[in-house]
Amino acid sequence: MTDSAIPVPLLHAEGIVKTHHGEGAPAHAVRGVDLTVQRGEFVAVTGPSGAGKSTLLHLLGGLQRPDSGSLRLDGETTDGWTEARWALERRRRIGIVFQFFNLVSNLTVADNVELPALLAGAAAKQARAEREKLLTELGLESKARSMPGELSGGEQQRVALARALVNQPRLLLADEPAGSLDSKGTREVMRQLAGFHQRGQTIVLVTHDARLASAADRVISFFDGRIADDAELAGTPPRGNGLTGVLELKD
Ligand SMILES: Nc1ncnc2c1ncn2[C@@H]1O[C@H](COP(=O)(O)OP(=O)(O)OP(=O)(O)O)[C@@H](O)[C@H]1O
Repeated sequence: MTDSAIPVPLLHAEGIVKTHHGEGAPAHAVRGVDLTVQRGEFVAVTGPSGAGKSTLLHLLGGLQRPDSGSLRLDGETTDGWTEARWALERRRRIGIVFQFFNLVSNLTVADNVELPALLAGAAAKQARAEREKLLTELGLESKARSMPGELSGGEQQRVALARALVNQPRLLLADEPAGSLDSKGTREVMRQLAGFHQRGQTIVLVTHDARLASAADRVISFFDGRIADDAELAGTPPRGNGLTGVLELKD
């Protein structure tokens, strides 16, 4: 195989380190991580509380900066990117969903989803079309005029997912997206993540829940700031159909 045939990874982290300096002793959250994510992968990062999973995800999305190490996105180094550059790239290339949805409470569902498209410079018509497509895919078309506070947790997280995907980012980062949901909401959101992955979306999911991690096709076990294990899920059908554990969750 020639060099030109080797695919450029979507994400490539080398030796990234992050220590938090808060009130007490420094927290060595990420202690030197090498990680490559190819286009189309669904990677779950799992591990106990405090292992450094969220910090790792924040580093991958530029919400925090590594103290050392390097991170390439689509083959391009992010070293030296300013806040403004990261904000721009998060609008264009990286969608993020968080545990607590972070929707704008005084905007309708439709406006929440359209906003990042308009901020990225899309024409109003195009933003509306993309919003309608996503809300329909996510089973939320009847909620377009609702306010976030009128929706269930699972519905709010699906709106957050639509918002994260409205600019068709190459990478979707999800930080405990089911962490505040009941089992029905968890099932809905995980089913949607698996569906987007089947349609080619690259996803990095952080979860402390091994059952949810089994929806991915690669599971990274994170422990004490380091990758303890990195495994393709044996026997998992391709493209993240491994939802058995999630779908068995009781209400
Ligand atoms: N902003 C911060 N300031 C100081 N310490 C922090 C900060 N963020 C995280 N930490 C510490 O860094 C370590 C890793 O935290 P992190 O949130 O990345 O872990 P996690 O695996 O995501 O945990 P959880 O599953 O509980 O969310 C912990 O010791 C945490 O207390």
